Amino acid sequence: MFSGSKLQQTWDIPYTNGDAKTPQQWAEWQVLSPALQCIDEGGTSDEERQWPSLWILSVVPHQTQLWQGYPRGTLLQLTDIPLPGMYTSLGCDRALALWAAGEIYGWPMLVIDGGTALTLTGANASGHLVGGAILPGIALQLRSLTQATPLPDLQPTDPMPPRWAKNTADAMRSGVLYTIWAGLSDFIQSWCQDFSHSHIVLTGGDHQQIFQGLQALCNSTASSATAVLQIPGQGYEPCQNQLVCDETLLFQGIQRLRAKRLESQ
Ligand SMILES: Nc1ncnc2c1ncn2[C@@H]1O[C@H](COP(=O)(O)OP(=O)(O)O)[C@@H](O)[C@H]1O
Ligand SMILES: CC(C)(COP(=O)(O)O)[C@@H](O)C(=O)NCCC(=O)O
Repeated sequence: MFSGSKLQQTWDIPYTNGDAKTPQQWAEWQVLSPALQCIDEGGTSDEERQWPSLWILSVVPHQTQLWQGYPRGTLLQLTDIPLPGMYTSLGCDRALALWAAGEIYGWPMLVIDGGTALTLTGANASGHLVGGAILPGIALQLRSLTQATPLPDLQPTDPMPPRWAKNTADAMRSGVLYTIWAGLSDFIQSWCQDFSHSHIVLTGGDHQQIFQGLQALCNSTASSATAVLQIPGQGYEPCQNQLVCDETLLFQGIQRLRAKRLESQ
């Protein structure tokens, strides 16, 4: 939720299966979004009410369809994002996070988004998309074990399991987390070889867990991963100097696109 251009608050909404019907009234929209529950825009009827404007960015088709029915909604699409070199099926969340990160922190830029899917998306010094990678996110990897084997459903817990675990839950977490951290270290090393002055921004629901893991790899002097996270050609800078966590990237991106759109009207 923004007040003017200032981001006030963000919420996560529960995952839905696409069964929700497009609401007809304000009270029904409020049920769908905690952001709208906080707002009383005056007026007693839907006709008198000043509906807050809503800027929509979605990669989930049934959510896009649902929120397009909101009376003061503006749908943002891939073509609205001024990131050169995009391919047509690129996720608009990846494009916007990368563009926003580059605009805020500078180019070259690599964004690692730890969400349902874990994505890496990079652009060069001219802000031109270089490319990226997509893999299942942390929760999705753990869930796939539960769904495809007799392994248990895990409860949220300490993010740093022992690597050599002696119980099933920690063994599952260890396998998923240490493999993700090692894989990301490898991607980061490769990126830094090509773009040695690049910033790297972590975002998405799992950004803290990813950050902690990468930091632990860096700090562990016994780990061969220490070297891979250092910046080639720049001596032995610790990797965390280059890593920034920013959980509001997408919202800042939406705000910037909105400002551009309003300027051009
Ligand atoms: N209440 C929650 N519901 C779902 N995921 C959560 C929750 N709290 C933390 N997470 C973590 O956030 C990740 C999802 O990140 P998020 O950025 O919300 O995903 P996306 O926007 O890609 O759906 C999951 O991998 C999970 O580990
Ligand atoms: C990979 C994604 C599903 C990520 O989604 P998320 O984890 O944010 O839910 C999304 O960026 C997407 O639909 N991408 C399209 C394919 C591509 O980017 O190449």
